[in-house]
Amino acid sequence: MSVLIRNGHVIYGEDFEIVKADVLIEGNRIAKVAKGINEGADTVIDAKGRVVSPAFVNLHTHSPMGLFRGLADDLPLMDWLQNHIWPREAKLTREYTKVGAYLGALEMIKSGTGTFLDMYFFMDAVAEVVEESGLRGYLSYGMIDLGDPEKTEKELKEALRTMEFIEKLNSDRVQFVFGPHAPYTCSIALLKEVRRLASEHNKLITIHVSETMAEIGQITERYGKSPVVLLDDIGFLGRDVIIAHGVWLDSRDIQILARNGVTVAHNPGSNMKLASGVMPLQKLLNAGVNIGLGTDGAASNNNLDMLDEMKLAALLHKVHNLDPTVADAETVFRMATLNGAKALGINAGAIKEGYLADIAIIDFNQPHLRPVNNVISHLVYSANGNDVETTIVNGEILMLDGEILTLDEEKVIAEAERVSEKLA
Ligand SMILES: CSC[C@H]1O[C@@H](n2cnc3c(O)ncnc32)[C@H](O)[C@@H]1O
Ligand SMILES: [Zn+2]
Repeated sequence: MSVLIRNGHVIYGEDFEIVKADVLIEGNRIAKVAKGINEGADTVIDAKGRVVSPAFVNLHTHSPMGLFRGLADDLPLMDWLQNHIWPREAKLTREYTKVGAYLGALEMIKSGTGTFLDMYFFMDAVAEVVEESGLRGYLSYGMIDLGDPEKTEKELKEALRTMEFIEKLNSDRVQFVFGPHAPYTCSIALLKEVRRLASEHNKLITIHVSETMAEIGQITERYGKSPVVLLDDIGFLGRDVIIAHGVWLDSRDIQILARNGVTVAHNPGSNMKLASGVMPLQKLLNAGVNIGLGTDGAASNNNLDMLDEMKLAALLHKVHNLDPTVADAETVFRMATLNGAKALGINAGAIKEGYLADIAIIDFNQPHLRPVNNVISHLVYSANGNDVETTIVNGEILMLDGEILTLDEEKVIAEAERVSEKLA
């Protein structure tokens, strides 16, 4: 399969240079970026007046949670989780979760996301959805043992079962990740075993860390140290660890994250909506920590739109620092693309020869994106997911000119409505 994207404004390479050029995709890779490519292709896309961008990497989400969108707003994290979300999640079945995952996949394709790092339940069902949708999914079964040794064993067993299921799919787009939920819901025994298993099986780990002040209080009371120091002390941290949030970090925590090569998945929308706090972006960047961008679940955001998320990130850190130079458009765009891909160890997040062909084509023929004075600025400050016209992942076209090719859009939405009535 080959695809030729002609005449677009291409965001080229790791420096995001804007060039008017054609992009040739062969198989799952970008083969050539140049003016006036003459080679024929199976599909030719006219991108005149469009921007050819790397597809976005959503580095932290819970893709099926769109089912709960709008059902528990305006609450702090612990109240939101314990009294509203967990009781609803207790009613989830594999079937319902799969319906939620379809809804999440549809939303991501429509808004130009190509890759996502997920944590949830029934991840074998989510894996089937990823396979079918054409997305690139890094999937973790979220483990919670609350210090109960019987649960520790059960959770590890389910994680390993999920890993085997995903390995059997033998897909280069679907990968298993270990996902202990958080230091306040997981025992030390579970965390240590996850660390051992991840090293043994060469898998990534993702975990919520230092999200709220309440968490810092709980962990300090239980262990006499911060969540990051705790994880460091048990040898949990490493280049293969992606922590979600990292809002409440002191300078010692930041040095530990930098020393261990840990990536932080920043979720500004969720952090603002749950009033969790503001991640110390500038301090983390100064320390050399890799920062990606995530939406968190659609019940705390309340969507999976990475274009929205970039704007939230940029504005949040400017106002928090009372400094408009903080979180400039290019820094935030990098977080939403290359940095996420780097954390996952994939050659994606840039339009360049040899990179994976994960591309979003954005329609700039609209008043809010004209004149085309500054492409990256427009994407961060002016665009949103509805402006994405075409999404390509691994060289496969998932949405073309607004039409979803891999999923039945009407059916996905109708099923989500049906299941949401059952869960109410
Ligand atoms: C065990 S599967 C994942 C688990 O995480 C819950 N969740 C969703 N958003 C957050 C968040 O911001 N912090 C902590 N936990 C979160 C989700 O509802 C599932 O129970
Ligand atoms: Zn989360």
